[in-house]
Amino acid sequence: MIRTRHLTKRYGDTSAVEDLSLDVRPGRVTGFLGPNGAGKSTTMRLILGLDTPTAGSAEVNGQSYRNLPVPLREVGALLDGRAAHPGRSAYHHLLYLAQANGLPRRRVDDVLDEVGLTAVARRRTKTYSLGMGQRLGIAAALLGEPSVLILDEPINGLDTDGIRWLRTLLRQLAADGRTVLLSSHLMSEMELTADHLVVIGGGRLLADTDMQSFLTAHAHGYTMVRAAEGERLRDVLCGAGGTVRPDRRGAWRVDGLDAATIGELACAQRIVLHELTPHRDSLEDAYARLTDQASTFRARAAAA
Ligand SMILES: Nc1ncnc2c1ncn2[C@@H]1O[C@H](COP(=O)(O)OP(=O)(O)OP(=O)(O)O)[C@@H](O)[C@H]1O
Repeated sequence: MIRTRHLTKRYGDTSAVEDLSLDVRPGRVTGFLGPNGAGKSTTMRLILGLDTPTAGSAEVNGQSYRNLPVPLREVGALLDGRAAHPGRSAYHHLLYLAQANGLPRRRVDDVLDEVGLTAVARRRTKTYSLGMGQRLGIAAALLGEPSVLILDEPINGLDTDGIRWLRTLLRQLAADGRTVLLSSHLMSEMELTADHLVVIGGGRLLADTDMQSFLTAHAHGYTMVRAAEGERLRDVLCGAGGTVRPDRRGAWRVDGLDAATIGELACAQRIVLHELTPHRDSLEDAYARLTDQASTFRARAAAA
């Protein structure tokens, strides 16, 4: 469990994190979203005791990070995939971490195996690709079998297999009852991985809600429809109050009328439908709508 209360960090005139109060709970993957510069990395660094808050507090399992007796056993973190010494092998990097934290040597082999780096474990990390570096960072985070994981952009550089592997791993870690806080700009992946979302903008909390509620609140529904008599159908739907726009494939995108109503209107006018598909905006669309609203609000507030 991660808890922040009124967490605030200012760098001179820049407010990186402002009055942020969060409970990041175990048993689920919490996606941490926000535009560039929103304050995600700063929040993670404050939780990990790598920076000191200007005000407020951050705790992991009821204690500030700096008071945890063996931090790696409580919190595993990936903040920078290039954190390992370039001249050291992955094996020795992990062995050093294990010994410094009183962890058994076998954990090094276990995590290397888990992240798929066993075959290249003796190579110097400077020869690693970005994706291999990310896998090593994830191995280091898992080393102490912590109950809390904090991962800043872990998907960067992973190939398709790597992305699927990480998604499965994170969902499994959450199912085991761990707390997983994950930041990413890849919305499609976040939609598949996270159960819960925390969205920040300008250092402030914009949303803290489960994925389904977030989508219900911010994702719009619409219907794609195609008919033999496309123009006539468009006129009927517009007449019934729908907003109808053509899409690239020659279908109509209809907002304001649901699929059942469209089907009934077409039937009443004896128009044959070739397609009638309800859609919902993606997380990316919903997130864009929320952050647009927030920046418009901020711009208006600044102008007032
Ligand atoms: N050490 C620092 N000194 C001065 N300003 C900083 C420092 N670290 C962060 N900032 C500023 O704080 C704000 C928040 O930055 P942060 O890196 O936390 O955002 P982020 O949400 O992680 O962004 P991104 O998605 O680009 O990684 C930015 O305006 C950034 O320039």
